[in-house]
Amino acid sequence: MEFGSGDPQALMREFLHLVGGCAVIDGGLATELEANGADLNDPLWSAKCLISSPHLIRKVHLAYLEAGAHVIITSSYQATIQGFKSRGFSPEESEDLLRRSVEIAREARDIFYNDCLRGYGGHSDIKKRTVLVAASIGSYGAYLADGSEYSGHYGKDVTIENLKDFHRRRLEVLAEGGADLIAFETIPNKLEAQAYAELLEEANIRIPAWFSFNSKDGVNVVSGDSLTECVSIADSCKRVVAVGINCTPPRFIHGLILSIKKVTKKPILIYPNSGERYDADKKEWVVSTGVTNEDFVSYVQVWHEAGACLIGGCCRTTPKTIRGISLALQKEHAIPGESVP
Ligand SMILES: C[S+](C)CC[C@H](N)C(=O)O
Ligand SMILES: N[C@@H](CCS)C(=O)O
Ligand SMILES: [Zn+2]
Repeated sequence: MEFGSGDPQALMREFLHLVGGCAVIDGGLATELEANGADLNDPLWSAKCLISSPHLIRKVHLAYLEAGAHVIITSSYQATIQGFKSRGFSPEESEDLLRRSVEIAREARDIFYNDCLRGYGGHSDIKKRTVLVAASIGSYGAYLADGSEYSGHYGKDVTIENLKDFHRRRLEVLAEGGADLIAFETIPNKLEAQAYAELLEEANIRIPAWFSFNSKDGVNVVSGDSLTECVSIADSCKRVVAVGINCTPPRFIHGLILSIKKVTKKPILIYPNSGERYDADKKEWVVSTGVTNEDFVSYVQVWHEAGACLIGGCCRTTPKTIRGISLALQKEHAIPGESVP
């Protein structure tokens, strides 16, 4: 489907219809790169792999497609022109790396489509599955590389204009690079949501976008700003086709969906993390603080019934999680007596 033209809201509705009502988003990219051997103890975090190991990025995208994802999110979360500059890359080279993040995801999609058509990997029964490539834009806090996307406190000196200047060129490059939509992810505060909304208008971005906030109390976004005020910003922005929550513990998701529903009729997306805690100094996850994969997947039906229609996973979720989500949603739609593959 041509997701980049026409009425963005109608296109999202058509996409959701095509996938049977609820789309599967992929799982954690950075943490799965680590599971595949990448060392992300670096200010660029996952964006380091764009320089050193693009083949791993393609491999992880492909694993999520094979697990059932309808949306794959690019490796540009912490890829910024400013971050690459501090590593000695020119503006042109940095923009090429951003474009490369979209190309790698598209390559994985092409490989997956070809495998489907040839019947490899047990995909012979599914026609070409509709897959969207969402270009990730992580927050200014992600670029700071100190876990600030979990505090949302940028200090009084950071203004909306600073944030718009910070994000403008990256947004333009990703939007023109062949992605189907922009995924503004892990948005920690209202100021950054406002900056994104203004940029989408002013920079005349032609592809749709989603806004995804994170929360650490199940009530507000991580900075303490009101979730409903943040969601209202997304609701008023005509290029925004879905709004929701990511990188937030599963136990908070149900309540957050109910709050979001009160202020928007746009499709609600959720892709929680595993519930584990991130140690930003060590750039490591504190293990054994999260939920099991089985528990995570057992929530899927509740989240869907509460109103989420794009569901996936964020940090520390894996292709196994996404396979579980995909199967749980297929079971919901199965006609009694029919078997689910
Ligand atoms: C969502 S957090 C785990 C991303 C990584 C963080 N920006 C850092 O660089 O430590
Ligand atoms: N899309 C990013 C989000 C980090 S919070 C990732 O999965 O690595
Ligand atoms: Zn995350």
